[in-house]
Amino acid sequence: MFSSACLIFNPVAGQSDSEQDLSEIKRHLEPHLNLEIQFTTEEISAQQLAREALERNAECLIASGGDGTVSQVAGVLAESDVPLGIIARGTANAFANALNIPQNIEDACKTILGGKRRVVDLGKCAGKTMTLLAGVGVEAELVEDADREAKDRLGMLAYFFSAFKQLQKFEIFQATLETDDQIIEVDAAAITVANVAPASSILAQGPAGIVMDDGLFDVTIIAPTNRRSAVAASYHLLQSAIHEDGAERDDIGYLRTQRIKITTHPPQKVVLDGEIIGETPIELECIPRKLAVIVPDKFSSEQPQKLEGLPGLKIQSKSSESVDKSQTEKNESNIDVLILDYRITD
Ligand SMILES: Nc1ncnc2c1ncn2[C@@H]1O[C@H](COP(=O)(O)OP(=O)(O)OP(=O)(O)O)[C@@H](O)[C@H]1O
Repeated sequence: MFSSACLIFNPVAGQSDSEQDLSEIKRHLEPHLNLEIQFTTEEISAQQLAREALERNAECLIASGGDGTVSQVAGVLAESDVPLGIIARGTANAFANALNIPQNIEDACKTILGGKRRVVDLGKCAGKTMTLLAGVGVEAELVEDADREAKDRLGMLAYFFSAFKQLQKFEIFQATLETDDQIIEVDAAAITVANVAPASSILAQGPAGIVMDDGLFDVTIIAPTNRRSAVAASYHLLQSAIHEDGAERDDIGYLRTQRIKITTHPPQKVVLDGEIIGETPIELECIPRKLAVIVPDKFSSEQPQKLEGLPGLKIQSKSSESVDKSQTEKNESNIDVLILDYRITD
């Protein structure tokens, strides 16, 4: 465990009140940690602040902002053993979501204080570090469309509206995917190379259950033939993500690889961790187990479950007697038993 940490705070991330967020963070962390606070500005990036903190021998860096801030700090930490804590305050918070890091400040702070580490892979692309995913085609259009003003106004909905708009104009391009052992030519509308991706990154869900510490990217190719099949493919991917089954449609393909080069005709925009970085061709390499992230104690593939409040609820644990929900209403201590049972049956 560490006794000090450097908080790298983006005051303009997301839609919440940043002053209030910061005072809440301080309230939860300062009694336990010697906390140094650094603010990003338009000129001073999270990356620069992270480098300087490492030079001062910081024990832990806490990134607080959107995926952009987290990604920049992660890129710097990849060269060290210093762990990354995350207090997500952006719109999508995809990295935190994928790692089950709580979205509310109090629980995110508790997670950091818990200090449990999980080592994950990172990607390299055009000299940049990739924490989440790279998208060619629709994914890139999505990010460009969900601009700052729309994100401020609509939050997460900005991405959905943008996705809907983009699906209306799916454009097919010719793509060549070169891995260590294959050259694949295909007509596609979207190609996503994922290192880490939550279920909400729909276009990355071809293989479903993206593995973040196997040293391999999960690549999804979507090649719908018309608008209707584009919508059906997206829905199928959402189902794949929920059920953690690989996609089973002819217009969706997927593979795993450590290295990939993607060339397209015509050239397509490329988005890396939420930022447009240029056009194809791109080359990506997965660097195994490069970053230590502080995750919740219970990080696992456990499925989230919420049953409390359902009428007539009865839960039978396979390892103990059944618990009748009606009893729990009379005796609050039974709620602990109920919750314990969830864990046992999982
Ligand atoms: N003080 C600041 N003033 C203006 N821009 C800033 C400031 N600090 C950081 N930025 C910019 O914020 C961007 C990173 O934002 P980040 O991804 O953390 O949050 P977000 O955009 O709200 O999140 P999301 O992408 O989930 O919506 C970078 O482009 C960075 O230049």
